[in-house]
Amino acid sequence: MGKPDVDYSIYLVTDSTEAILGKRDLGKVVEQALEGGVTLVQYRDKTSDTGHLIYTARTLHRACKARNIPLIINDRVDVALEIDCEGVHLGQDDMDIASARRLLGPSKIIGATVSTLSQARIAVDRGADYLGIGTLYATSTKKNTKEIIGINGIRKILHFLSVQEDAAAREIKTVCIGGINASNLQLIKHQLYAPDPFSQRGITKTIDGVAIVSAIMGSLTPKASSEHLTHLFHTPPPFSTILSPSPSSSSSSSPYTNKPTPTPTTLLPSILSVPTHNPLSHNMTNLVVQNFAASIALSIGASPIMSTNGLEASDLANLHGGLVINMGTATPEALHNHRLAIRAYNGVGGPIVLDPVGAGATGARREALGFLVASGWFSVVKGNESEILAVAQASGLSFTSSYSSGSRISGGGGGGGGQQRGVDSGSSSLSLLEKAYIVKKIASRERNVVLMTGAVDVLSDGHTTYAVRNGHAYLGMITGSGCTLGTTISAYLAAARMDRKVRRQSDINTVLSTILHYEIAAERAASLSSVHGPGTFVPAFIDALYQLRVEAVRYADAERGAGDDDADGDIETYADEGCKAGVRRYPGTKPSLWLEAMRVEPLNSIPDAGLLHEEVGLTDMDREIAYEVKTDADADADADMEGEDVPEAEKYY
Ligand SMILES: Cc1ncc(COP(=O)(O)OP(=O)(O)O)c(N)n1
Ligand SMILES: Cc1nc(C(=O)O)sc1CCOP(=O)(O)O
Repeated sequence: MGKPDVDYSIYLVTDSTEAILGKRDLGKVVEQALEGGVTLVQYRDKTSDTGHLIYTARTLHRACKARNIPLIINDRVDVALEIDCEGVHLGQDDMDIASARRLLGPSKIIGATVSTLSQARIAVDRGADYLGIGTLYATSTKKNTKEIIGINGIRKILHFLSVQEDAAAREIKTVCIGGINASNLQLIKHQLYAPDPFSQRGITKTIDGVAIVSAIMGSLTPKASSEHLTHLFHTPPPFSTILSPSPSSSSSSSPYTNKPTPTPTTLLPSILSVPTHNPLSHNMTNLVVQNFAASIALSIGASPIMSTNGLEASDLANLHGGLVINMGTATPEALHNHRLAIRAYNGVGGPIVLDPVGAGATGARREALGFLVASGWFSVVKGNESEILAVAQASGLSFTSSYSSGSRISGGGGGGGGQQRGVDSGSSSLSLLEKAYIVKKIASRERNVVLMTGAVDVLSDGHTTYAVRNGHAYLGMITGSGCTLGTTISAYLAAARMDRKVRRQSDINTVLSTILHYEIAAERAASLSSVHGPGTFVPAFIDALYQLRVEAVRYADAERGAGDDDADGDIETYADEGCKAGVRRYPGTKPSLWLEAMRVEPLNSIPDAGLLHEEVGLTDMDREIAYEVKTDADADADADMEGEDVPEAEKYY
C-alpha cells in the first residue's frame, strides 16, 4: 500500500492527562475534533501501559479510518505496528528514524521532532516524511520542552531546508508545535511565510500545518474549536488582505520586479485621500512629541487621538483609523497597552506603524522591541539606521557588510557597528545599496513596508525599493520630526484603506506619498525668508504641510476642470482662511504641483553579493522573543521592562 497523501494543516496531538482532558473520554473528544475537521491525529499518551495504549489506539484508529484521516502514534513503533496505523512520531530521545523505517516499511508516515538545523538535516537524511518543529512557544501542556525557538527559530529551519541542494530537504513537510491556539494561529502562519527576494526560487518554505494539543483537547467544544482553527488556517488574517503577492502568484512570475516609478499623477490620489476622509490617527507615542504629533496630524487633514490606554484600543480600532506605536518613552505598562492595541488593530485589519525609537540603544529597548514584534504585525516599520538594524535582529536577521567595513552589522549597533547612544540617528557607515538590501530583506520577511530614514530615506516592501532624497537638514534639528512622520504615515494608511481609488494600491506608494508630503513641506518651509533656523522652522513646517495639502486639493479640482477657488466638493470643505493664505503665498499651482519636486530613485537592482549572513544558530534575541511570547499573559511586560534607564526620548530625524 502506498503512503497516504496527508493534509498536515490541522494536526491534532492528543493528551490524556486530567489537566487537559478532564474526566472526558479521549475517544469522544477525538471524534468531535474529527467532526470539526482536523486533518491528522496523533495519539500521544506518555503514561499508560502498553495494553491500554494498544486498546485506545485501536479505538482512535477506527474513528480516524471512518473519516479517512491518518492516525500517528507518538513514540511507540511497537504500538503502531500492532494496530497497523498510518505512522509514528519520534522525538530526539525515541527510536531513530532509520530503524523505525526498517521496521515500518516505506509506506508508513514517520515524523520527527526537530529544533535545530542539524536535527532537521539528520531527520531528512534518515527518511522522515515530516518534521514537527518546535518548541514554538512555551506551553503548559509540555513543561519539559527542550528549547523554545520562537518564530525566528522556525524561520531559520524553514529557510535552511529551502536552500538545501536535495529535493528531499526542500520538499519535506513541516508543522510547528507549541503554544498554538486560535489567538495566534493566523499571525504564526503569516510570519512563517517569508519569501526571499534574493533567492533564485523567489520563495522559501513555509509550514504545511500546525500541531495542536490543548487548544482542541482542552476545549469544552472540540468540534467547534477544530472548525474555528481550520477556518483560521485557511483564511488570511484581516491585516493581510491587501498584501500582495499571494504565494502561488509569486512562483509563476517573479514578484520582485520593480513597478514603474511613481509620478505626481499616481501619487496624488493618496495625498488627497487624507483630507477627503479625515482619518483617525491613533498615537501611542512618547511623552516628548504628543503635542507636536497632534498638530501635524491636524495640519495634514487627519484627526489625532493621543490615547495610550490599551483598553480603549478596540473601540478606536473600529473607527477605521491608523495606529502608531512609538517606543520612545515606553514603560512596562505602556508595552502592555501597546500589545492590546496591536491585537485590536490586527483583529480588524487596521494599519499600524511601528516606530522603534532608540531600539538599538539598550538591552531593555531591544527586549521591548522583541515583545512588540511578537505581539502582532505592523504595516510599516520606520526608524533610523540603528533602529532598523535592531528590527532586523528581532526578525532573526543579521548582516555582514561586504561593501563598507567588512564587519558584522547586526542589529542594535548604530552607524554600521557602533552602539547607538541616544535615540538620535547618529552617523552611518552603510552604503545606499547596503541600506536598500537590509530594508528590502526585512520587508520581504515581514511582508510589510520598511522605511529607514536618513539624509536619504530608503523604503521597500520587499518587491519595490526606493531611495528618497527630499527633506531638509532642519528636520534633524528639531524634536519629534521622525515620530511625527510616523503619525503622518498612520493617517495616510488609514485614509488609503477608506478610499475607493487608493485602496488597491500597495502600501509602499502610500508611504512614499507621505514622505514626499512631509519632506517637500520641510523644503518649502526651510526656504522661507522668515525661517532662520530650527526654531522658526517648526511653525513654518506645520504651515507648509497644511498648504501642500490644500494645494493638492485645489490642483485636483483644477484638473477636473472646476478651476476656481470657490469650487465645490473637496475645495469647498477646505477653503478656509488658512487655505486662502496658502494660495496667496504660493500662487500658480495649476498646472504644476509640488509633487514634481520629488527626488525619488527606484533601486531596481540590489546585489546579493555577500551582503547578508543569516545566522544558523539561535541568537539571544530569538530566545528573548520566544520568552516574551511564552509569558503571553499580558501582565508580563512589567518585569521585562524593569531597569529602563534611558532618558526621555528626543527623536531626531
Ligand atoms: C507533530 C509533533 N511534533 C513534535 C512532537 C514532540 O514529540 P517528542 O519530541 O517525541 O516529545 P513527546 O511528544 O514525546 O513529549 C509531537 N509529539 N508531535
Ligand atoms: C507535544 C509537544 N511537543 C512539543 C515540542 O516542542 O516538541 S510542544 C508540545 C505540546 C504542545 O501543546 P499545546 O498545543 O497545548 O501548546
